[in-house]
Amino acid sequence: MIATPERPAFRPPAPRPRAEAPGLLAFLLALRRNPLTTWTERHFREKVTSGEGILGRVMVVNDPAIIRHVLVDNAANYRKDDLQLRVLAPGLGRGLLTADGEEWRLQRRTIAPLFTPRTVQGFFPAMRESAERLVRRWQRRPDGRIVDVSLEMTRVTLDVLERTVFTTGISHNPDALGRAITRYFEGLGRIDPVDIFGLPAWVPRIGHLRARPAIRYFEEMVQNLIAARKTLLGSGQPAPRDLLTLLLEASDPETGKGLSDLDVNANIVTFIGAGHETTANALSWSIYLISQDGHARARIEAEVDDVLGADAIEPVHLDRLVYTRAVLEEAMRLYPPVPFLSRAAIANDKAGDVDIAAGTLVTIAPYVLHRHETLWTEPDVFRPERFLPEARATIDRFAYLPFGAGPRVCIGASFALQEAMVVLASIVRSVRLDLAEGHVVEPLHRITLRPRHGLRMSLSHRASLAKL
Ligand code: HEM
Repeated sequence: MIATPERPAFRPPAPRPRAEAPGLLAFLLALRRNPLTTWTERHFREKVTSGEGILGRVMVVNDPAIIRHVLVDNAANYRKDDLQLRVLAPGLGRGLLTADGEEWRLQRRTIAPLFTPRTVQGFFPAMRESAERLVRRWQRRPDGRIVDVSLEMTRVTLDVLERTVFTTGISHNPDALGRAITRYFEGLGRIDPVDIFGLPAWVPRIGHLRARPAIRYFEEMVQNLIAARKTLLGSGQPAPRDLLTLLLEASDPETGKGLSDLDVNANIVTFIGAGHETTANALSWSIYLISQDGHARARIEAEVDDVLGADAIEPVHLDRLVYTRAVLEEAMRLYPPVPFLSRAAIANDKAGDVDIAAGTLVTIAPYVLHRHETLWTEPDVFRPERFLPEARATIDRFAYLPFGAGPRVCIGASFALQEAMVVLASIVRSVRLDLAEGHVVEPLHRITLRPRHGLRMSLSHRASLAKL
């Protein structure tokens, strides 16, 4: 589709790719400040770039066929690399996201039944309740009130987790918990030069020191919740059928063995870590993007009004909310919540005519892939229509990877999409959000991709706008 005067192309903010690769010091500084600023024009133009650096041999792959080879066809030859583990494991332990080899296979087999379409649909009422609670809270605010949408989305996704992972309540003070979780992952999620040089785990990382009180608060909370639930399950009294109970009762379909206490703990933390900020960011970026494009906003509002009317949202509505889904998918294209994936090659390999030597760090960056000149038309323009069913069918499966692909594809993808749809549709039906004057939006890569300064937006009630 060509941009028309009524529909000017909206190019949302993104750092301009560098003309040349930076030197070592500049690279390290940029990596610490915002890894998005390390990408060069070549990355967005060439399908494979490789080089030797402090991380050893690194290959950046933007060729869908090679990505498929690495993530699916020969996935057994690629393991999670050490840098990724050094950054993630201190926060997440050996949960599903960071475990590898046989340990991972066993966990994945045991945990997969927790995310079947039926179980996920069972969480629909909890997601709706969280969305409605947010909207009710906003309805009590006057028109023109400024809210930080980024913070509000983190809150709503935590609320969903509270209702689906623990049910009985994470904490009496959800804001304190929210802050502890944010500090926990923020402190641990910054790429520290110490990690890049591969120093051992006992060398203190600045971020980790800063996050220490939050780490302790959060770890104790999870341990207490698990202990309380085990006592309840042991007593024979009815226990909620939430993810915590399902994890404690889960058993490997092949061996019948359950998860150890350590595994349950690591996976609770993993679900919270992997599940809240990712979904919150997908929602924040969607809300921001429609606020900047009048056409998209009118279209999503019309769709939500038409499909939902005055009814409470139900699972049957989701298939009909095609534009709403397209907005979410386009937001995750431009601002993939997980902007960077990586693997280490175990043995020498060949993908097409590209040789991949053992030990190579193969990086697949959804942020770059999703804006690659050879794969997308006008890659930097916000255009949800790309994801309407007919056009979407033409997108290569391995050119669009918000949830990864292959055996290690996001286990929570359908959970996240269902949640994001319910929350976005509920918001759009009731309020309109506009960027607060003077607020600067800048994408920041900190494990997830989020707005650096939050997202201050002004709230209007659609009911009062209709009267104008
Ligand atoms: C919009 C929201 C989300 C996005 C964009 C997202 C993205 C991803 C991606 C890209 C991966 C693959 C990482 C890799 O290959 O190295 C992944 C893995 C994972 N995600 Fe998600 N995720 C989201 C929501 C969730 C939710 C809600 C949960 C859980 C409740 C979750 C749990 C996990 C877990 C446990 C893994 C590791 C799977 C494995 O290695 O077997 N994610 N996610």
